[in-house]
Amino acid sequence: MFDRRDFLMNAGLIGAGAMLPGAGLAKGVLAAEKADVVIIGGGLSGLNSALMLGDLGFKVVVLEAGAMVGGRVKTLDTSEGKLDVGASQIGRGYARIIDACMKFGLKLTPEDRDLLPFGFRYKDQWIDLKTWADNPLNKTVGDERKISPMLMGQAVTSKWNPCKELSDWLDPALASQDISLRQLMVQKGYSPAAIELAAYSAPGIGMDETSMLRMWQEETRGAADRRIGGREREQRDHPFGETNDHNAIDGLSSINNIVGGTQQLPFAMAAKLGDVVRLNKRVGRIAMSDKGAIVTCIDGSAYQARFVISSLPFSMLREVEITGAPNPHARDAITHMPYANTARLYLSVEKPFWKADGLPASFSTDGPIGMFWGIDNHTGEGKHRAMVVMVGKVAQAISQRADAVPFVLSELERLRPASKGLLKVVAYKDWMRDPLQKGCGFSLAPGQVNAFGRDFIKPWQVLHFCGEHTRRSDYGMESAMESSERVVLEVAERAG
Ligand SMILES: Cc1cc2nc3c(=O)[nH]c(=O)nc-3n(C[C@H](O)[C@H](O)[C@H](O)COP(=O)(O)OP(=O)(O)OC[C@H]3O[C@@H](n4cnc5c(N)ncnc54)[C@H](O)[C@@H]3O)c2cc1C
Repeated sequence: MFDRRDFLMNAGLIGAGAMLPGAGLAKGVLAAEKADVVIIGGGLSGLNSALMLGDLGFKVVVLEAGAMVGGRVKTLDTSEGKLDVGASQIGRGYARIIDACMKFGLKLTPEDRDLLPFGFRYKDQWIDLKTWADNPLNKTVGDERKISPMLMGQAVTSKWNPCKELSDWLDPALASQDISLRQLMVQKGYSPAAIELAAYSAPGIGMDETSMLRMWQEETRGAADRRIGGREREQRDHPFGETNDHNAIDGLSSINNIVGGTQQLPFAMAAKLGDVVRLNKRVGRIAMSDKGAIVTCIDGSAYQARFVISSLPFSMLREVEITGAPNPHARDAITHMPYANTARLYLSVEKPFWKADGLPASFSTDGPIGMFWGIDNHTGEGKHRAMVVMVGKVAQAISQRADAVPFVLSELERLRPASKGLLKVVAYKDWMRDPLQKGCGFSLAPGQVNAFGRDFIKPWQVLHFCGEHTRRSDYGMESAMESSERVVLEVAERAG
């Protein structure tokens, strides 16, 4: 149990205050609200940390910059009902999230997002995937010819994954594999044509931008979820997005959603925490000494605490001024950790236009809109849902366009003239353009696992880190929860 007797750490605070520039801060120091631990960020990892620390008897304050909690768990009200534009899929292996849903009385339901068959648009032609091996556009060699052109990057990533256990990606024995997909393919002797194709389905940011170790972490965890669900490796016929296996094991299908939207979960967590969660509190500065810290928001409010936990993605933490003992290692990670993007256009399809043009409903392209997912409405006819899913380089490029939505719609019409007039925009979300996220998920560039990937989660003076980017073995929402368990142990042990 945490002992608060020696907690007022005034000497530390005066020290910290003295380090800070500007006359405004002195006022902030005097007015600072006191807590044992200040938690920055009200996404799943911040809220879960607060709940656990509260249970241990710590006085906590959660500072969330947005007008509501949830972060990358975001449910919109749309003309078509509730829509999750952030996390939604909950696998059978999501022990922590499932447990939290049970605790807060939230119901799970099998995901209803089965994808219709895929085609591939390549070099401005529709490719018949069944005859790809004999297609003159197929310049790959030997066995490569049989690999689906829209799955090359994923197929290579999966084939060479050396990780058996979930945390193997951090094992120094694999240090030589902290390389890009392109480097791996060159090493393994793939043809230039196969390397070119892999660019369209490279997991992560792109085939030069993301370390294989980072990609294999995600892949190994995905395989574990499939094992827990008793499923063999899926024989994929489409890129990205799992096929839901609706067979219930212990009441769960392989992919589940929270009834009413995923954001019900952070809402329930915040309701349990009560008024320690402060909204519209964007942190601008963390001033540390060895004994404590003062956290200042851009509205001038200040909070003093023995410990600070940052759950901010590093894309956001790098905008926060941090003063204290120099820590070049942490600074390097905060400054240079790359963030991937995803942008999605959610559509309703008034009539299944694929019946008119005879092409597969869904498709992947080598062009600027990435993937179009036609979603089965299970009745065969009538109104369907659809999504344009942009990831990696495609998503990075779309973020640069002010006219993203009209551009994507016009590109869809160009590729599928039969869709003209039949697509209605329900929502659009570009995570790189979200001012409180600036990306959808962390990445590690080739060489960065070796440079800082193994150690950057260690505390910097009294500043501790959680959040999905500090995962060791899990992924998605589970990694946010995993990270909060670790950080709470760190703080509790240190507090004595
Ligand atoms: C499009 C998309 C789809 C996804 N799909 C899935 C899925 O199906 N299944 C799955 O398991 N996972 C999925 N994920 C991943 C999952 O959403 C994340 O791993 C998880 O929600 C991250 O939680 P977090 O607490 O680490 O970070 P966040 O949710 O990012 O929380 C950080 C919080 O910090 C706040 N903040 C930022 N700057 C400041 C500041 N200066 N001061 C104070 N607060 C600040 C933000 O507003 C945010 O609330 C998806 C993510 C995205 C983007």
